[in-house]
Amino acid sequence: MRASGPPAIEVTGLVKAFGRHRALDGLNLTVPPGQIHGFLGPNGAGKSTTIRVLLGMYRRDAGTARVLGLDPARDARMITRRSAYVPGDVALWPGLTGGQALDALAGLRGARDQRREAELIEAFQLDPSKPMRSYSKGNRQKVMLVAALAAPCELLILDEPTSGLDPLQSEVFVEAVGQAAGQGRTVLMSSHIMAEVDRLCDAVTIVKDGRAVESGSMSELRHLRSSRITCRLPQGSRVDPAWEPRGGPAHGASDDLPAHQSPSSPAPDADGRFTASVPAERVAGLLTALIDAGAQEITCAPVSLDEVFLEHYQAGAR
Ligand SMILES: Nc1ncnc2c1ncn2[C@@H]1O[C@H](COP(=O)(O)OP(=O)(O)OP(=O)(O)O)[C@@H](O)[C@H]1O
Repeated sequence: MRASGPPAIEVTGLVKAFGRHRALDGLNLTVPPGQIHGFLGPNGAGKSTTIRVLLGMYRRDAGTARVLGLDPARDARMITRRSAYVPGDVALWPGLTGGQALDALAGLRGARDQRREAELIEAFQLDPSKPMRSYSKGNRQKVMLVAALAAPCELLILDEPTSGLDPLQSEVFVEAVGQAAGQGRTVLMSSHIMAEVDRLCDAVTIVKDGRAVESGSMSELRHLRSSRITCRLPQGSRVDPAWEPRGGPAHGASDDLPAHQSPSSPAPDADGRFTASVPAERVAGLLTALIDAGAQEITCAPVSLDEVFLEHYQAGAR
């Protein structure tokens, strides 16, 4: 179920500088209500800084920011009550047990769903009787996740929430976030774990150098995925350039050739190995041309989502 209405988060032209360094340099981000939105980008791109501005922990230098219709610079306390935040590195009251930390977090919020908390404690196999100081990073993260996922609130802001979880617990996390979204909660989640993003998110924004370089739904992103074709071509064979209907050449081995040798289609290397990444609609044409050229050992597989993201990570801000 996806709710409609004004965006849960709307950020335009956000700027935040630390000294002379602009950690955020005109960032835009829109998260509609009820959406699970992946917030991605390389280390130091500005994801945590954005999240801290959204929660009123940092003051912005320029731009606009609205969270649940509120301005974090003025209404941080209200935003904190209506949302739940899980930081990447949890450092909570070392002297309290996990259970006492959950009591304290619920006390700060002023609202609690103890039945859901108990379900999540069991699902995450968390022992709430142990002191926080004795917990591993993953267990500290679980305390925050239990508190956030059980919280009766509209918005979850999760900053690399599974960086300390093992694969089994990551599964519990994926299921619990799916349930939270199913109840109409909005989720903004930064992550470096692409498989998790692929399974959970409805849309993503990719950040680089403090700016959004890509934003769109996962289905758009999947649609843009190309296929990688590899094969071995006999010596002296030539792939008929007519396979390529219009537009520029496919991205492939020829890109490494000097400009004067670069044909309109990718060329095999000295050993006859040929590799090209082509959009879905060009796959059939290229395969036909390769077979006609006597290609052997042909493989064709979709480019993984990791590679799609990597391409964006490496691309400059547009
Ligand atoms: N309190 C601070 N003081 C000075 N510089 C900071 C501070 N917080 C963040 N930065 C800088 O701002 C930039 C963005 O950092 P940020 O933590 O937002 O990146 P990130 O995208 O969350 O990275 P990661 O994926 O590694 O968590 C980095 O260059 C970082 O060094």
